[in-house]
Amino acid sequence: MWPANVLFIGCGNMGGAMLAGWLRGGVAAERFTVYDPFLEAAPEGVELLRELPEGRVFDLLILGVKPQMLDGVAGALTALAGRDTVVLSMLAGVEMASLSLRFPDARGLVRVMPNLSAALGKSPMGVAAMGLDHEARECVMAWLAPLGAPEWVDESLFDAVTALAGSGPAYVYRFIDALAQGGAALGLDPEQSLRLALATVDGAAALASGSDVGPGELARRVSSPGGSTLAGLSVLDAGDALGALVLGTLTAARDRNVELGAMARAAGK
Ligand SMILES: NC(=O)C1=CN([C@@H]2O[C@H](COP(=O)(O)OP(=O)(O)OC[C@H]3O[C@@H](n4cnc5c(N)ncnc54)[C@H](OP(=O)(O)O)[C@@H]3O)[C@@H](O)[C@H]2O)C=CC1
Ligand SMILES: O=C(O)[C@@H]1CCC=N1
Repeated sequence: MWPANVLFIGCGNMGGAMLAGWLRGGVAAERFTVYDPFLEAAPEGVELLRELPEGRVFDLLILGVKPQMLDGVAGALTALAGRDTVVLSMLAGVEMASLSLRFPDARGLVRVMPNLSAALGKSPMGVAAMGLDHEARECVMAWLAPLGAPEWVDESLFDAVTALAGSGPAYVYRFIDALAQGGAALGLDPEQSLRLALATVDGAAALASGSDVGPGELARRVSSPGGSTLAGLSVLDAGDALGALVLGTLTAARDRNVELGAMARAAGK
């Protein structure tokens, strides 16, 4: 079954979440090797290396370092990114053209944009690939499936997908905090307020995910005519301030991804 063996280059927050997701999904720990000079420990059964392995061939090489670190590791990976090895990158902004300059001999390239929910098998994932035939692309999708919901995305939209789905959890966490702090300001015990906020977001997201109507209709169903939810929504919706704030947030994140991509492009020349 492809990939028989997988080498992570860097396994911090995001790489660690993906590794946890595969282990949780039943992939054997023995299939994974992590190269990370700084990581304290790897999950049980996963091989942790402080030096890059020599004379070994991996089916899949996963780049899990920061985009700015790409050229700190790429040179040393030439021998590992050979014709039997697919290179998969989670690096925000960095285009496959930039990866292909660094890894010209690789069997193929995959770009994936997940988020931390991969650890629970609940990550959305944008996926793009280069140099892989139909069968190999199907294998990539099957390999990513235990982490959540992979879907093909045109690479030109990757920076937007990253802003929404990669960074998105951070924005949701801010909203949870705001709900909890709002509840506390109205007199609730802060811990109880956070509990209520978390359960509210958890239940609302689950309901919306499984619903055959959109979030707008669900919000309408919460809002009894002449009731309190409408009173709250009249504040939240005023002047589309929330919509503008979220659009500004996603735009800033998208633009930073564009900058990171340009930096990698320039450094590769
Ligand atoms: N965090 C997220 O939610 C998401 C992140 N991403 C992408 O994932 C990538 C990693 O981000 P994130 O997990 O947040 O970052 P982290 O800093 O948590 O992870 C990077 C890991 O690589 C290690 N590392 C540093 N230098 C090297 C090296 N030379 N060789 C091998 N390993 C090294 C780091 O060690 P140390 O910490 O000691 O420096 C760390 O463990 C980024 O490219 C980011 O764009 C994509 C989607 C979501
Ligand atoms: O903050 C970042 O740059 C990465 C990309 C998406 C989420 N985290």
